[in-house]
Amino acid sequence: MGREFIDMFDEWAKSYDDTVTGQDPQYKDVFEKYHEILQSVADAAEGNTLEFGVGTGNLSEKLLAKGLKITGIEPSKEMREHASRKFPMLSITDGDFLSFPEPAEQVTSIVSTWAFHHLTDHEKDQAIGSYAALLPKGGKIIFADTVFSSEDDRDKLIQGETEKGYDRLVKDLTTEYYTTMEVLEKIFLAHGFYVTFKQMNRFVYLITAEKA
Ligand SMILES: C[S@@+](CC[C@H](N)C(=O)[O-])C[C@H]1O[C@@H](n2cnc3c(N)ncnc32)[C@H](O)[C@@H]1O
Repeated sequence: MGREFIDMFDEWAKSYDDTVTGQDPQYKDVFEKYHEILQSVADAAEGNTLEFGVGTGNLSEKLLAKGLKITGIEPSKEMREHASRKFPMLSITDGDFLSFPEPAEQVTSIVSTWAFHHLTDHEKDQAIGSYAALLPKGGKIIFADTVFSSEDDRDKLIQGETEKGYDRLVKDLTTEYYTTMEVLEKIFLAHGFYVTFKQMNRFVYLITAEKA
């Protein structure tokens, strides 16, 4: 479920770390302050941490540096192999936001960066519902991802990128399941979380949700 973009990530794995350091002009603003954003997510995580969409392992590295115990979940074989080569101490399992092995120990934080938009809004709701069942009271979900502040903001942003001729970015923004803050807020509230949003760059928000 939500795995329809995996072939693209298998192909992207080799050059992904070049993209996040701003070497693809179309994606430069999406990944602006990449390491600072990963660090904000790592700073907010506590205890046993479940990470979805590990990619090449850049967030995992910061979680490991903090001494957290991490279980990494990543559906792309190429991404898993790439991350394991970079960080052999990482444990990364095949799975996705909706389908993953039951954690052996109580999880207190669930984290993910630049990945939750691969789920439709209905799937996002299902995923947050399942995390509510996994986390204890006070447990946290900390995501960083592209979110639109409103439908109007979405239209203006896509229009602006279209005018720049950023065809690959526009295709991405219009075919993957980027959503609005209002939709995410409703989902988190419905599953018993308090949620806050902090804008980190022109595209990405830090989303911090705590189970009430
Ligand atoms: C843009 S990369 C982000 C990688 C990393 N988290 C980072 O911040 O650099 C998106 C990652 O999400 C993974 N992904 C795609 N669909 C997913 C799903 N349904 N569940 C979990 N991860 C998914 C991709 O394979 C890819 O590794």
